[in-house]
Amino acid sequence: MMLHPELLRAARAGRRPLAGATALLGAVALTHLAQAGLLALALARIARGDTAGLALPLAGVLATVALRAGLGHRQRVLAVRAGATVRVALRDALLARLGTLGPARGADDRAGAVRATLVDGVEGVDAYVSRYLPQLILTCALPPLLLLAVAAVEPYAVLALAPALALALGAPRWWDRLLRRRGQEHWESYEALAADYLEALQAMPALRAAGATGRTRRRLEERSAALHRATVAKLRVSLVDTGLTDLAVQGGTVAAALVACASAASGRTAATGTYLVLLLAGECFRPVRDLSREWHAGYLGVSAADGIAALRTAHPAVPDTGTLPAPVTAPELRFQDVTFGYPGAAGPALRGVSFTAGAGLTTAVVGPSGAGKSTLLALLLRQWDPDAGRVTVDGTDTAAYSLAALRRGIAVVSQETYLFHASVAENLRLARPDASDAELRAAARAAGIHEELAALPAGYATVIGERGATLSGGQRQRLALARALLADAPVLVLDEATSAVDERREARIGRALLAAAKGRTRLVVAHRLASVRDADLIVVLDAGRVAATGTHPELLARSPLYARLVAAGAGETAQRNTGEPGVREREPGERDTGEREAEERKTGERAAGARNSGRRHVGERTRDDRSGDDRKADERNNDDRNDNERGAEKRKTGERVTVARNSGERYADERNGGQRNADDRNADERNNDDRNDDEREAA
Ligand SMILES: Nc1ncnc2c1ncn2[C@@H]1O[C@H](COP(=O)(O)OP(=O)(O)OP(=O)(O)O)[C@@H](O)[C@H]1O
Repeated sequence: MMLHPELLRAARAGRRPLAGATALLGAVALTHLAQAGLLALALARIARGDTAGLALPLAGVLATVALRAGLGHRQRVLAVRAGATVRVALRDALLARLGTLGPARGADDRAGAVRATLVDGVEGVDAYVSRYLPQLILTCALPPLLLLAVAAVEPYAVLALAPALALALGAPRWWDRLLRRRGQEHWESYEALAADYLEALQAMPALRAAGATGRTRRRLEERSAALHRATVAKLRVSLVDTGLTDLAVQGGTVAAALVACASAASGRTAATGTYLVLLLAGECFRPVRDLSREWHAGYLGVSAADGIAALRTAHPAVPDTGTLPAPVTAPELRFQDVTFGYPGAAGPALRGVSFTAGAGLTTAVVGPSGAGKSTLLALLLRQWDPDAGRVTVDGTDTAAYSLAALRRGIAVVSQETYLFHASVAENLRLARPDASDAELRAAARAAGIHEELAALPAGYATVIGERGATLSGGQRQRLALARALLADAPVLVLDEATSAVDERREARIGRALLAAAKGRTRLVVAHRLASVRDADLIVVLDAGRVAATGTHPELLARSPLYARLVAAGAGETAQRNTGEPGVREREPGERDTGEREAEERKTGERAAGARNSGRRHVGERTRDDRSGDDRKADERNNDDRNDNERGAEKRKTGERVTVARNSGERYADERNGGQRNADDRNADERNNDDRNDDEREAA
């Protein structure tokens, strides 16, 4: 008899059907009693040789059997309804809570374990509520009443039945704590296995590439073995429990039968009384036996209850006490002396950051890896609250808006996009369910992906696989961009949103985005500085502090860090264009874009950041002294190249561009002295496509 407050709380959602199911279970038990009474009557008449009087009790027995079948069916229907109601309400509550938790909780929990709680754990609660609870109520209520009935016929029989009942119901309580602990261990083991399996499935391409599938298989086998051991340990306690209950039930029934026989032999009870005692003794233990059976169904719910309670009561990283609705027009975003450190981190990720992103303007945040760019965005979205300082939207603290409203007003595209195993159109309509087909196409065009989507086998109705598996990294990002544009939020946040898109396409998308997101406040975090040089304001972050703010020309003139970042970006571009793996040595006298621009401005600083005394540039650095940042950039470049190559191959196999090469291409040819590599030619073909698209759109 295990009662867990979390499970009783969950049961409240289905209390009506649950009350009905419990009442009907009682009615079913009454039919058993009626049947026992009628059988006792029939047996007594047989003993008396009164066969003529048998018809009525036997007809009554048949009627109660039929009635029981009907009541039993109705009881199961109601119990299933109660279970389903509880299940749906609980999953809803847990999902809603997960939605408010943010990354604070996500860092501790593994997706597979949360999935196990949400799916299997909640199924266990269903079984506990719909089967175990009604049976538990009946078991507590019926046997005492039956003991009274037996006492009225043969008081001595109660002396045999009562201790056996007490043993059957009370003895397992000695094991409750152990049972609960074993159940908990089993559940944790199950969660760990579920989490490992999900992770292994999601990471299968990486595991295959690293040749680590064998090692992972062995680790999963060890997990499975651990789960098996936990299951056996749980079963051992559970079987001792069931064995003791069975012993008490059998012993009590036999003892009651002996008392009934002795009482019949001594003439203390008539034949009907003796039969009645025998049959009622069996009925006394029926609920106990049934409870023992249902216990196994509900045990999973008890095991998962602690995990469910922890998830349901988990505190979000920020309180949702604001009431203001989402801003309707493009707001001004302001960071005022913001300082923030992640819990448990050695130092703050942001220190006294102040800047204003003007209403309806584009503000870019740039800086080396780990400078705090994503943290800024997390604070704007109130995934965390600053330790000091304020983040305001239109002059009002973000905490004054309800969390849902604030986040509804800010459309975000991050480097890690999430697409669902659904059609392109369904993925897009996630942002705005009522968007028309024309609106979907317009958003896709602005994100530079309409043509590719239209060319899919079923166009916008094509299912794109889990996480958009059938699309390239760049296509996934552009689809996510289209989705954010469709959301129509007054603030658009792009966190390296085009990092997997090739640069030529990125420039075109940048232009289209600017047009599509006109009138919204745009906050852009970008690694490639080429994509933010037109921003109205650029904020340079370094080690959590604002190192400089200004426009591109201003920063080139006075921020060595910015000039260095621009130079590094130009180095990457040069490397990509040569198609060389790794870092390219620069030709003597060759200057990168950052240097050229800085020199052209003749500020007198001679682009100190880009060209330091040792003239060591990104392009000159060796593989060993390149920072993680550079390596990350290289990886991204490789991705881009793959993206380019895939795109190029597609074109080669069928989509051969037949449009005559225009003067722009000839210029490109001349520029490269006719030494263009395959990548360049493909890129030119793409440009051609883009130009044709632009021309078509303009027309
Ligand atoms: N959840 C977290 N818990 C603890 N520290 C974190 C967490 N997320 C980020 N940090 C730390 O905060 C600092 C800023 O990280 P952030 O992700 O904001 O940098 P970033 O500028 O966006 O970097 P990148 O360009 O590489 O994405 C880093 O030192 C990082 O290690």
